[in-house]
Amino acid sequence: GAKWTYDGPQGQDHWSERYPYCGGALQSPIDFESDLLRFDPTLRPIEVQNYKLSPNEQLTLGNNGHSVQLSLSPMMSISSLHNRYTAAQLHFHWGSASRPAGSEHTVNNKQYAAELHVVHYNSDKYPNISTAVDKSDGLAVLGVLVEVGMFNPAFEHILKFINGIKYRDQKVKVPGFNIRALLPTRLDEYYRYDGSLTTPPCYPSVLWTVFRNPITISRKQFLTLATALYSSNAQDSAPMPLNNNYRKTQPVDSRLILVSFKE
Ligand SMILES: NS(=O)(=O)c1c(F)c(F)c(S(=O)(=O)CCO)c(N[C@H]2CCc3ccccc32)c1F
Ligand SMILES: [Zn+2]
Repeated sequence: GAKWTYDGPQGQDHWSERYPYCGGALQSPIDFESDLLRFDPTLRPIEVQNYKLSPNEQLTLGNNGHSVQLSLSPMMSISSLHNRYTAAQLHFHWGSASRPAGSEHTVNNKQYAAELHVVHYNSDKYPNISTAVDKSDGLAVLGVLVEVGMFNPAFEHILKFINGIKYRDQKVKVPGFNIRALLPTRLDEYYRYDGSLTTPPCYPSVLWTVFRNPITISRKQFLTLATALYSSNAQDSAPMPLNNNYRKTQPVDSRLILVSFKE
């Protein structure tokens, strides 16, 4: 993608100079501060379809210079929202080896080690994600907070290939696996609000669902994610480590943060 970074002269404090929406309303991520939460009894459990991919499916795992992203099957979707949202890709945000705090959303200002985003687009209304990405009802992203703890076997389906995509624009084909295993057990407890892409162009086009319960990965798995990748390409003389790829929390303003759980 275009030249923007998380720190330095092209860093997040300068995004709005080139990408006006980044300085606009409805920005993500945000802090889920207890006093701002409102229980909404109409929020139904999230239902996903076809997340259990066959190992015969080939997915593309890539380093796009901002994150590690995995292309997803167009058979995958969220079926419990007003429109059907079809999966496009998943990617991660993380901290660094010395500071395992890199989630984008925070809970009462607690930042988790990392965060997984599964990006979907409104396939009832738009033919593909590129046409949906700048529409107010265009995207739905599932967010999963990640903390360091028990080893996570599902995460290995991605981590075991990570040394093949160390540098920007490198891609490898990986076998499909059960993407549902990357989500927490309970899909009925989540935060819900209207927000944006957390990277430029920061379009306010995302219906955010962030699950209440984190998943865990082991310290070794976290260190692999936090130390394996570079945002620079292979031939660059000065390799730039890819870490701390999270946007700071943004003003909530007058937005409602809904929760599907009572306490
Ligand atoms: N945190 S987030 O969920 O807001 C989010 C990202 F953080 C992120 F890095 C990306 S990206 O495509 O890897 C790089 C910049 O778009 C996307 N990519 C999305 C947005 C634009 C687009 C177009 C085609 C496929 C995926 C995406 C994204 F939605
Ligand atoms: Zn993201």
